[in-house]
Amino acid sequence: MLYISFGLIFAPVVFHYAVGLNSVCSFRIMALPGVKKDGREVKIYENADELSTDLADYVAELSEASVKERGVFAVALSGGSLISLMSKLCEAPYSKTVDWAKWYIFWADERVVAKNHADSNYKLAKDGLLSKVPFVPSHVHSINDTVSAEKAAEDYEFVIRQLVRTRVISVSDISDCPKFDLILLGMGPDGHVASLFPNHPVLEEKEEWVTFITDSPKPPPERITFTLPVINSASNVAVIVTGSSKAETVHLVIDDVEPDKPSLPAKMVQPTKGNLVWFLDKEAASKLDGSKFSQ
Ligand SMILES: O=C1O[C@H](COP(=O)(O)O)[C@@H](O)[C@H](O)[C@H]1O
Repeated sequence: MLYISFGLIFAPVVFHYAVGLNSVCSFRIMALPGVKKDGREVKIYENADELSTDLADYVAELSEASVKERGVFAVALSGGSLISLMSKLCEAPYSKTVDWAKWYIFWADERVVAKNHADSNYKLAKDGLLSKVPFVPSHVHSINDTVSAEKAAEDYEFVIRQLVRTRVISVSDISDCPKFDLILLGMGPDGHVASLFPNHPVLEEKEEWVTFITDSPKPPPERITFTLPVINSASNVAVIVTGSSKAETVHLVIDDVEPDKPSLPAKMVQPTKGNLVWFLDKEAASKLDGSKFSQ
């Protein structure tokens, strides 16, 4: 099996670097990105399949740790390419070893369409994930799809507030925000995460946990989304990005190009106390500074 993976942990004083190669690997790492100051981890895989395998492992490990510590695992999904990249979680050994009954599922963003609509993030997850392993139906918290975007956001925040009250979702010790055990994000080529789009006023939202937009530049226009304070209060945030169409944006975000320019939403994902891991395939990572692959 062709395999290359390297993990880079960026921290003010610690620089950890590991390379895993097997005998038939055909890629070489020519240089390394420099030390960063924000404590994030960047993992780069030879292809989406390798990424998917490690992502399943990462999620399963967090689930086990959270269930052990809190008795539950509160995880927020996104839509888009993420769900197919999570498919290995529904296969052996995880299908049998993960304690699915302890999972509480939420969406970091949702399109305000019917649950059976092709654009629904819920439908995507139901078809690709929820229908394949034994989740408890009452633990799956999707939006109210029969009301306006504004009301759907309000209702969703209310549901989350109830679950924070009963500690199904933890609470941040530095803000009153919910502290999800894991928030899984994708990133669009424009740098959007969840339904937080570049230059949109909701990037400034500090009070609401869940907000809405009716002018999404990517269809459909009406969406609800977690706000940045909620994303940045999570215990763990993973941003999963594949494909060359996102390489330039990955470079702008991870290499912190033009730090003075208005931030891309993905760049604003900086958990205050939690862990941030970027999962990239080599196409998405191809424009990172100092990270070059050759055949
Ligand atoms: O519209 C959305 O797009 C992003 C990115 O999707 P991807 O297919 O490019 O990975 C996704 O994370 C978000 O949940 C979704 O609503």
